[in-house]
Amino acid sequence: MAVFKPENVEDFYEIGEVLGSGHFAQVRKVHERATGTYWAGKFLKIRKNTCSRLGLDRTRLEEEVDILHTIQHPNIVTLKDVFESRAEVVLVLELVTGGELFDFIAEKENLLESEAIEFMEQILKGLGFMHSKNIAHFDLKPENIMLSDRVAPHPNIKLIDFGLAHRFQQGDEYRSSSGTPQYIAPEVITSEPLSTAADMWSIGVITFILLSGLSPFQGDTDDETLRNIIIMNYEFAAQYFSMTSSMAKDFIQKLLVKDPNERMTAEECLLHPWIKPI
Ligand SMILES: Cc1ccc2c(c1)c1c3c(c(C)cc1n2CCCN)C(=O)NC3=O
Repeated sequence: MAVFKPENVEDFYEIGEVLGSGHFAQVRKVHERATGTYWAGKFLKIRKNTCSRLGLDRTRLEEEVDILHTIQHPNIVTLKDVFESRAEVVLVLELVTGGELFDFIAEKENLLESEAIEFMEQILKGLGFMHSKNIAHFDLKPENIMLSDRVAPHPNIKLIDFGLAHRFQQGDEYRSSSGTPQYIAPEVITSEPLSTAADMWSIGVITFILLSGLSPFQGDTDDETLRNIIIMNYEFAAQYFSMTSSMAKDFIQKLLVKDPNERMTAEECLLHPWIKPI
């Protein structure tokens, strides 16, 4: 069992404003007393015992910490410290101040393909690094793609939130039904064994939205969305894609492939002509 720092996090960090919150987790800005540096504190409620349904499973959290310790990359948020007291664990993470990628895009009239490519290339570099270590994110969505500095001419992308991530061991078979309907791959819905290819499906969905503002499979209900994914019900509606290059559509089509083994990998994406023109 991993041991996290038993000290009280408030002895080292002043706890600030809430940045975001979920079921059993809250993210707050924290101020490091010794250096004056700001970080993001992810406060997680841990189950007191295996019978309890309240809080997160500690094993799940240990996997998130192990994964974050393993992946140090310019496009992935870094983990600085982990504290534990009573039924709470606090991850001290790199603070990413540029907001979510999609908020950045929403504020622009429209995104040039060249700008979309620049963002996609950084996302793929971070993802390719993770996948090279047999780690899948399993919750790739616009909310988990953030910018380190939105005013920079070329903002730096940071992948965040590894709460559903998994490191594959040799011969490991892993199934999960978690994730956000709009972005999950068909094999997640049909409970087949998963791989890093499930992340590549999500990249296809994110690219589709980046270029059109539309979510390819979204229905009026989650059930309808899941049905659209299973039957591959999506199209490049002329009204939204008339200005989109055929290379960009080809890139998306090579990711929204039902068979995970036939989907482009992150490395293959980085060599695709849309990303790396010949
Ligand atoms: C300035 C700001 C605002 C909201 C933030 C964050 C930073 C943030 C951060 C992280 C996570 C997991 C969630 C976060 N959230 C919650 C929303 C993320 N989509 C994180 O790991 N570093 C952050 O800065």
